[in-house]
Amino acid sequence: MSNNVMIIGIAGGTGSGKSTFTNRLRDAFPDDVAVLYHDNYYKCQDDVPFEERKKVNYDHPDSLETDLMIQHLEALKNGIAVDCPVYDYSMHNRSDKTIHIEPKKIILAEGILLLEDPRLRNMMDIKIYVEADADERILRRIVRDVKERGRDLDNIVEQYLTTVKPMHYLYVEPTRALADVVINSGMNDVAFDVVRSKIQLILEEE
Ligand SMILES: Nc1ncnc2c1ncn2[C@@H]1O[C@H](COP(=O)(O)OP(=O)(O)O)[C@@H](O)[C@H]1O
Ligand SMILES: O=c1ccn([C@@H]2O[C@H](COP(=O)(O)O)[C@@H](O)[C@H]2O)c(=O)[nH]1
Repeated sequence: MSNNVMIIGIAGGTGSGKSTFTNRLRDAFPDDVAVLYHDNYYKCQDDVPFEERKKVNYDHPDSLETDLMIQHLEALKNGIAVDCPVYDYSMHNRSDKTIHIEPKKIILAEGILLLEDPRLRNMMDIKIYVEADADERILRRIVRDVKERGRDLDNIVEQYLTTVKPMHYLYVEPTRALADVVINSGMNDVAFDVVRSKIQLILEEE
């Protein structure tokens, strides 16, 4: 751990429960935790027409501006606040909003490809992989993407079969073996208590 800041990385397949787990931790320590979502660092595509943006492979590492996320994590580690981009899934593009994030002692970083880039992976003091069966993940994704991300069923199925599933096995699932801790579902109370206790200990070390 450097500069007394601990970065906890939370990876796992789409729909595994990463955000659920991350947000539970954030809510448990509202004053001491900052969160960076890798999804907010999908590349800005202002110059790409909407019909083309729909066809992009968003499960490939090249679709993300990981360099910017690394810069932001380094800034937070050094006590400097950042303005993080905000992604709009329904537009497949960055929105014009940003979120101001103040440095905190604990930084949670979350995303499907968080442990894939070695530079990002090596910044993590604790690497967590959230595990869930593929059938459960796709079912959750269907419900979520229809309700929250402005998507329709045909499009979700087409995207899952052409890019999401193959990229998962190529880039996401192999990072499971690189994690320090593999947890079974983002709603796992035992795993939550273990990580919450660890964070509590770190905060009490001050
Ligand atoms: N163990 C679970 N059982 C049932 N639903 C879940 C579970 N974990 C997550 N969900 C739901 O599935 C959806 C996707 O979860 P989310 O945490 O956003 O996954 P991820 O961030 O890994 O894509 C959300 O609507 C969430 O409430
Ligand atoms: O414009 C976009 C950007 C991303 N996606 C999909 O999002 C998931 C990652 O988010 P999770 O919350 O982990 O599910 C990824 O699988 C991309 O396919 C998108 O559909 N459109």
